[in-house]
Amino acid sequence: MKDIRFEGIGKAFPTRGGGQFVALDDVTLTVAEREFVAVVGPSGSGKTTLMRMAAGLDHPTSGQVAVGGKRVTAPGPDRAVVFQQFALFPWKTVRENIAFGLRCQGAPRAKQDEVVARYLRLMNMEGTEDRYPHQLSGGMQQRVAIARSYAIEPDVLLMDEPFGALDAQTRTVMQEELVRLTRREPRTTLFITHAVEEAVYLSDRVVVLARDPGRLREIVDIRPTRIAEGWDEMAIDAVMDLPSFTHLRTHVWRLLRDQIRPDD
Ligand SMILES: Nc1ncnc2c1ncn2[C@@H]1O[C@H](COP(=O)(O)OP(=O)(O)OP(=O)(O)O)[C@@H](O)[C@H]1O
Repeated sequence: MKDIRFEGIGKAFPTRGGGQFVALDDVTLTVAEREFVAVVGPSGSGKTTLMRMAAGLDHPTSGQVAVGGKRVTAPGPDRAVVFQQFALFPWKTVRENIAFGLRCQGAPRAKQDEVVARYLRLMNMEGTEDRYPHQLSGGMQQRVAIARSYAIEPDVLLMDEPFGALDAQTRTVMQEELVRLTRREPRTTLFITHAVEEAVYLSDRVVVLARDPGRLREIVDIRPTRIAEGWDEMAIDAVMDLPSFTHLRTHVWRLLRDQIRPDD
């Protein structure tokens, strides 16, 4: 397992007029091995840019990103990415989609079957293995995408608004599923979201970004409270009713609220 280190990250994009737009400024952050960190921030604060740099899809203008002590220069099999849009192969079944990365790695058929069966069970999707993506709901498709990224046992999971396209009810179910999966099989995870409740419910720590330029505003530690109060053994609605949860959510929300402009 590996950690993710952002060290003094700056990112400037060229503007049409020949100038520069500073999207991120001096962001230093470590996601420890097996830690689940959510990043929240107003629109344009650089959340996706940060994730793309960890994925190796974009590069910092200053500073560096390292995964497991190795500088990130390109995408790699040690990092799995889950995007908002369900990026499944439409011509492959659920089973083939989940097993895809394993097959590319040359895993024997028996191992592929075992892993597919395990994730179908963990994601409550048994019986769907022979269906095609168009025969599944959005929530089910995203479960397959998550199962597929876990199946290759990456050191690092990078998720950019993975539940953003789901309806509220499905989203809640998915949050519970992800909590179950992530506590059973913890991975170093960077999770980007707009949703404060989702961030507080899922994470060990919540990173709040400010914008203009994108900077680290505050890091809120959730884990001690979650462990002390046994959130992982409770249903999501029960957790969200707890005074401790409400307190943390309000704290994060206030950090965001004073940055939101009327045109957002
Ligand atoms: N390729 C690019 N060229 C120019 N500007 C860019 C580019 N990519 C991102 N930006 C700008 O950088 C800033 C940060 O973008 P980013 O998508 O990382 O923000 P975000 O916090 O993920 O936003 P949102 O919550 O709206 O998805 C934005 O102002 C965006 O317009």
